[in-house]
Amino acid sequence: MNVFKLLSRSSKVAQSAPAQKLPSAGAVANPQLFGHDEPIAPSPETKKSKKRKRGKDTEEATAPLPADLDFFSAPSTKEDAGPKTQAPETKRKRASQPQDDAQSNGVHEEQHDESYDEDESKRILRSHKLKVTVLEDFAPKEEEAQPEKKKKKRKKEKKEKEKKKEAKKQLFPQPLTSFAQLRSRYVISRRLAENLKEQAYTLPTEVQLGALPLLLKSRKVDREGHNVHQATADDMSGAQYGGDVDLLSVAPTGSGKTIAFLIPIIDALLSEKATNSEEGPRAVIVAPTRELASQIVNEARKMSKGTGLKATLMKKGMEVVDRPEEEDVEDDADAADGSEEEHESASDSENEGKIVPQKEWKRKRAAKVKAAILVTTPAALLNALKQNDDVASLPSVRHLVLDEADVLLDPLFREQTLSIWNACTNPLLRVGLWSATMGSNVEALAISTLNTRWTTLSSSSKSPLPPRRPLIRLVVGLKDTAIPNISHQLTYAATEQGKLLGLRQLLHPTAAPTTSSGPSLRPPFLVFTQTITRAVALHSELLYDIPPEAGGSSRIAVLHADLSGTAREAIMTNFRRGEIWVLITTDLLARGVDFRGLNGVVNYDVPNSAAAYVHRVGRTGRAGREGGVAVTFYTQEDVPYVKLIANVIRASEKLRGVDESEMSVQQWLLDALPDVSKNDKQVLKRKGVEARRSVKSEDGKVKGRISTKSGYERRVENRRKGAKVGSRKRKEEGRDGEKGGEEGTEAGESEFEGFE
Ligand SMILES: Nc1ncnc2c1ncn2[C@@H]1O[C@H](COP(=O)(O)OP(=O)(O)OP(=O)(O)O)[C@@H](O)[C@H]1O
Repeated sequence: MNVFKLLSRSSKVAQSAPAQKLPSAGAVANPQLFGHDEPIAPSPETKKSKKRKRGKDTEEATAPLPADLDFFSAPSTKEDAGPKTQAPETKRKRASQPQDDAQSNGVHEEQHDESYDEDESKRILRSHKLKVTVLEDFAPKEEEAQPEKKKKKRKKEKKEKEKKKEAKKQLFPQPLTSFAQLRSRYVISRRLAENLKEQAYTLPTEVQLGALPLLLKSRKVDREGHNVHQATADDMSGAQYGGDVDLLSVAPTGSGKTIAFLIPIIDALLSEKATNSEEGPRAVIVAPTRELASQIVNEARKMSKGTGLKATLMKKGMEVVDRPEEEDVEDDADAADGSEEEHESASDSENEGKIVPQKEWKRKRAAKVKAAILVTTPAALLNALKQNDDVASLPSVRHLVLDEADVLLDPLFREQTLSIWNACTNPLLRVGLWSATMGSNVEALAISTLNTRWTTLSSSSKSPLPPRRPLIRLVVGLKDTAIPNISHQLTYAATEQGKLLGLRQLLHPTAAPTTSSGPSLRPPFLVFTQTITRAVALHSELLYDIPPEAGGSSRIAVLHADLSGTAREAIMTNFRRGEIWVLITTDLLARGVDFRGLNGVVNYDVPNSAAAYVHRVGRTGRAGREGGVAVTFYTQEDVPYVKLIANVIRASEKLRGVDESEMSVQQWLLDALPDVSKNDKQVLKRKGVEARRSVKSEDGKVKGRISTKSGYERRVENRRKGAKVGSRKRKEEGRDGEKGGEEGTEAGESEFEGFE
């Protein structure tokens, strides 16, 4: 390792190194992934409103705006000014810049107050690759027993019908092309709008552009007090639902889903005047890991600052329901209000999904959580809800969000997630399922859960239930595809040693691109392994690779679920601060976690599904940032599965418009790779690649080791050591050579054999 190269990232090396944009460098001007060359503002002919003319000569354009509409007019922080003053770097930015400026500065009131006609809405939604569908086929119909031929015909007819129905059920919501429309069209709380403004976001991302109009109710009224966006029952914009929908949203990683679900929740809670809830939380957001949950709490706190609303992270010892038999209750108001005080999380165990049995959980009872927004892992909330064998209900909850819904409804978390969902017994509950990947099984499970829940509620309710709300699906881009703004490298490393060598090469941040297939990877980056054992082993192996002059071992860290909550938090903080350059981890950090300045991701071990690849590599290239690199090493053992990943890479590059000849996965490679059977996919997803599972084989050796030495080298070394021990013993005991050899081998085998 060349220390000086490592230390001088900014000077000499930068001149000799090829120019490479880095996601860690600066703010992003346009967070959108699609439709950059399309004009966002409607053309005058297609606008509905009379006040649509833009230009200097219109009085309204020059008149100062009312304070509440002057949304982005005066950037108060340096960051605010950042993106606007940046030189346009790409064609994409150049194309969108004038608009960005106009919109972000809030120059034209009428531009923010757009209402688009159906054609224009369609055009904008299409250019941003948004598709909105009403999923109203709630109950899957049972197929009656019937002769095979008839059955086939019926199936075909049904499919065609469904296709037609699907086309009919598409919605074209009024796109939200500027955050200012949140005030002008939906009249969201002024404070919430200000908090959003402080984030200095220039434009809504695609998911925000599509989801917010579906989740917010248009409240813009004319002088007579009539809503200006009157909707008919079959309005194609979905305005007739008045924001009262259940939403299943599939949008790329890093596309800003968090604020897309937080804004409507906070706005609804504020308009319900539900800032403080004695009865229990009003909104519950479930996330699969503590890291993600705590990130969401931070976002929620930023968005609700100054509104009186509180958001808290569910921690061990907190109470969310009244308990019949009160054990040493301690009035810990801070904990209940969500202070930063340290508590150990119930989800800090080996497995995030583990439930701590009631008896073992020494309860330090606190007062009931008063925060209106509760963010939790499934286990943490369920532990607090469990009363003996029952799960207490949470009737106060009006909003339930499942972030990373596909993993929360996957077998590992499914039971816990559904228990929480069913515990939310309020008939007005609004559900949001969000993820970058969503299998059709998740959709079906969501629909059946909504149905069962409804049946149970109707049978137990004395008064008639309110009308059932529709389930709407929003898809941004191509479902289950990696974001198009990062570069992929799929590297054949042949063996485990090859991977280690490859990673060491990547650790030289200024090294010229090793292959023609893409740019080099610079710290900070994440390295993913298949298991905790391998993450720990890789960390030990690389610990001294960065010389003391460059910060030494403190620059590399490992983070996994076996560490305590405090240790995990400290590592996350240091990585975010840039003190740690290389973070080795497991799939614990694969989802949701937002590191804005992450330059890349290394899949040291191939991910165990295409979805896992999408999420892992999505830790870089957040909010449309360019320059992120995703390197995936594969060995002989991975060949049977690697097509899954190769397909995702090609789809992502196609989306980016990469030329066939420049694709990182060439067609010949794709053709040469074996197809992956359904069964193999399932096994891979559940257990990972067999050679790397942390299990002892029959001969007592541990598989899945990571070491610089090959198995052959280790064997030779062990034999040599064994021979020495044997010969010593022979000398001592005067025994014959053959027996000594055997003993020697045994002794050698018990020697250190590398990291497991
Ligand atoms: N309109 C916007 N403009 C610029 N940046 C934004 C915008 N909205 C959100 N962001 C930023 O984008 C980043 C990613 O947001 P977020 O974590 O919500 O993504 P996500 O879609 O939930 O990703 P994942 O699927 O990985 O969970 C965050 O740093 C957030 O602050």
